[in-house]
Amino acid sequence: MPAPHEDVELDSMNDAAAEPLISNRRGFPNDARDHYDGDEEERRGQVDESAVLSPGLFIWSLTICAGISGLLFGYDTGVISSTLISVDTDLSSRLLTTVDKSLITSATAFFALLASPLTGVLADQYGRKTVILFADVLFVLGALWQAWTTSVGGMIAGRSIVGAAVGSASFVVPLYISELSPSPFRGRLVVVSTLFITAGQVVAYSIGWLFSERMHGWRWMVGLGALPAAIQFVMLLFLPETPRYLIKAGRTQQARMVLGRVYKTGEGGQELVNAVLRRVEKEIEEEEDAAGLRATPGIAKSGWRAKVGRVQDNFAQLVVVGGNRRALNIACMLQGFQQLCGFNSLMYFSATIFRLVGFESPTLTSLSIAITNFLFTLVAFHYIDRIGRRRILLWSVPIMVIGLILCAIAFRFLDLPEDEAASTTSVVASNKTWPLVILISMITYVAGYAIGMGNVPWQQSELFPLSVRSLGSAVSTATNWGSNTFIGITFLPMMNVFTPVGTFALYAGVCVVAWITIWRIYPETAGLGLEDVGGLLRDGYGVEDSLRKFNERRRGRGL
Ligand SMILES: O[C@H]1[C@H](O)[C@@H](O)[C@H](O)[C@@H](O)[C@H]1O
Repeated sequence: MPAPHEDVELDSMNDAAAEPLISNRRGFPNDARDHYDGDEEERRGQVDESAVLSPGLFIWSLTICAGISGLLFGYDTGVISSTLISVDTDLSSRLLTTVDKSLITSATAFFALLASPLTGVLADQYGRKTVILFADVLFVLGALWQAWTTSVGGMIAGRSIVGAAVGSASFVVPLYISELSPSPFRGRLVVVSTLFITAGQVVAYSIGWLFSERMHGWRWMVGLGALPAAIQFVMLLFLPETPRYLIKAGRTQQARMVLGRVYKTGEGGQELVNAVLRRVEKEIEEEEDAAGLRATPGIAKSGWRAKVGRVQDNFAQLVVVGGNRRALNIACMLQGFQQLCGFNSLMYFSATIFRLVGFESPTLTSLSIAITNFLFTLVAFHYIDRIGRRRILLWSVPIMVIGLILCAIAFRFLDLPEDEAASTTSVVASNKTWPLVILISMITYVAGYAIGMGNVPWQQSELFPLSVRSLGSAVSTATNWGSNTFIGITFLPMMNVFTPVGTFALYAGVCVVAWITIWRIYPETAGLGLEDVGGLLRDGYGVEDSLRKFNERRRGRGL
């Protein structure tokens, strides 16, 4: 065992007077090092967290509280379809035109796209929790604004504010959870945030269905989003920042306290705290060496020029450093495919499709899509850490392809009106079988999506090293929202130009390309410490290496 250095007494260290990270790294008390069982792992730069048997109450409370943002994300994106059909002449004293509807719908995704990279920078400067709090303020403001507005322009503005909130929350919440979780449970805890998103969509569809017949009921629908945001704001005031951010900002003593609460379950908690602290600090030191930087901690307190410089450095590091660039490629690829596979066209337009093929209650039928999405995300929750991110995707994407091809075939046999996509007239189906096949195939597709594509891309933050984690996650989140906007805008025209058969076949083709790309470049990261993923991507995509290590870890855990 290497000799410990006792030159820094951590317990008496105060945050403001924190030493440069390089010396903190060595400053662990003798006894902690003497008792740490994972010497071998540590020498190899890894931390063995297998003694942590469950996430513990502290982590669950943090995850659920942070997950409320997911609920708002799902609710605010899901509620719009029923809002649009119940607004009537309440806005600008006229019926909504098609342009109004498109602007109201796409404003959210577009502002989410703009907000995510900006708040990515903020999360590095001011902390992950600060960004969640900021998003809550926007959620409340946007919800109340929409509920009180009397004009179409006002509604677009309200949807834009909500979009900025959704964009910020969608990248920072998985990041927050991921930086707090012990590695054996990181995958499933991040899936909790997707569970909240899908639950939010179910609630939105149900509330939309309940309120849509009431006079001005839509004002309640959009206004209700303020409540969970206000509750989350208050709860979050009592919750901590992530230890990784705290270490990076030079607040090591606070980080130690948070880690102490994270690892107090299981044996050897204190030893693990020390090991994780050392590992994070070592990572920061290595990254700064590699980038030719030696920044002192406490970045949040330096002047604005230094901050701008730091942001520029981060962007450069993200693109120039090979491992970071590969992480960015994988994260953007997954986020892009999550949207380009066409799922949200069902989320936004399933009622239109079901009406087109002749279902009597299209809104109720589309609720089945949202419920399937939620239920199968539970499957992901159960399996993601056991069978791994890569394998769950490689198994579930073919289910999506089967669903989409079946759907295309069923449309082939339906007798739709000439201008089917634009038309609001429903088909009087001579035969009830094909609409039912469409429903079943869509449910199959959504089930496959929810098990893999719907949640794995949100594991993105684990791909990036700490120095570019926030920025990298934010850029890939922007890819998600960019592709989301694209799908929202192109779906109906595609139904017109390519027919439903061509549209669903095209989405199937996108899924096939996604499968091949995942198979080629996505390594298995399940169970790896956050600080160890970088090693995998340093000289290539590390797929084979990652699979070998994953199988070793599984055997070690008796899975
Ligand atoms: O992970 C979520 C989830 O799958 C939602 O159901 C979907 O609407 C979102 O676009 C996606 O990001």
